[in-house]
Amino acid sequence: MKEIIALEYQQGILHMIDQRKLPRQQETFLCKTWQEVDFAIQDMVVRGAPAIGAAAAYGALLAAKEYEKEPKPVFLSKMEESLSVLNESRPTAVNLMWAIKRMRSLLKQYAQESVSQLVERIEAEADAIVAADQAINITMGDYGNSIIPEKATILTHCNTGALATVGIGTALGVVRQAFRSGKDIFVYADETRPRLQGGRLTAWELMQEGIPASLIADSVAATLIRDGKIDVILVGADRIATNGDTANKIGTFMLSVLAKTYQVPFYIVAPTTTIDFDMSHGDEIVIEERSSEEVTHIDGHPTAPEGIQVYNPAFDVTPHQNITGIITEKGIIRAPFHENIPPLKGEE
Ligand SMILES: CSC[C@@H](O)[C@@H](O)C(=O)COP(=O)(O)O
Repeated sequence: MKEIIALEYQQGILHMIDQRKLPRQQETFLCKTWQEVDFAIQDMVVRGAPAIGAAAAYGALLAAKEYEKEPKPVFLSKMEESLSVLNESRPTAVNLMWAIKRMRSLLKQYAQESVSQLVERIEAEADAIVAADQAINITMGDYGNSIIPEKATILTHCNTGALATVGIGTALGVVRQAFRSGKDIFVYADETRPRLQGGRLTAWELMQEGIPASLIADSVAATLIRDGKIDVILVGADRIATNGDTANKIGTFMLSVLAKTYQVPFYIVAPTTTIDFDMSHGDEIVIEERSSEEVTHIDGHPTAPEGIQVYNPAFDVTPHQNITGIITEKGIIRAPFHENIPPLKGEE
């Protein structure tokens, strides 16, 4: 089976699967400048926390290449300018800020080197971020597979697969590893209004891999959970506070409440790069609000009366009390999260 590759850097161009067009069209979006990467992140050509981080890293590389011929002080100030803009392209997924921080520290650490050496280091760093994410996805997938029963029915939300990362995925990576290890699993994928990442992207990935699955409207999940049809719920994360509170796609919190009420195991699957070690509580997480058109229109067609007010938060925060465990590349972290998460710092 051909693996899905969300983004790939080749000779000065960042190639991305255009996720706005899937599943109807499989098109590649080309970024030749860091401004195009900034646009691609904002417009969700590329999305999913780890994929956004990797895209931003290559955005930094495209900036470095653009300003390579400038004298070093100009190069450094242009770099800082572009890193600051990229850093703001989406506010919630911490992998973005993490990747930018890595680039900033590299420029600081090797400040005495020539511009061309710095450009080489930035390229190596971006490639390293991708290689690490691929390896981390496999490790997380294997840890996660250890809690998946034979013949499990799994519920998932949004898209956390190859499209959301640069590897096999986080929550969907666990699904993949369970399926690839021969388990007879079944997946229910929430369609995930308003952007339909579940309906458009997760359903597509599941079909590409041949994993038995049903797509459901988000509001079906409650009935399935109450009726004992779900063995485990697996979701991703955009930012995890050190007490375990987790920001993820809007609707995740609602699932966690149902999981707690009906005692269904509820796991977050995320690399340690999604943990914000500077944030002790989920209340501090900035939740992105996106345009009203995402709610009033589907594929450009209006589905609501013109002029209606809209509230469209892209994420919500699941309190740590509702989380059974956080599956990371360092193992499965369980409560008390405020004690078990901070020691992971520095190992990521
Ligand atoms: C591995 S993906 C984890 C999260 O980034 C994912 O669950 C999610 O919420 C994606 O949101 P999106 O708005 O599509 O970028």
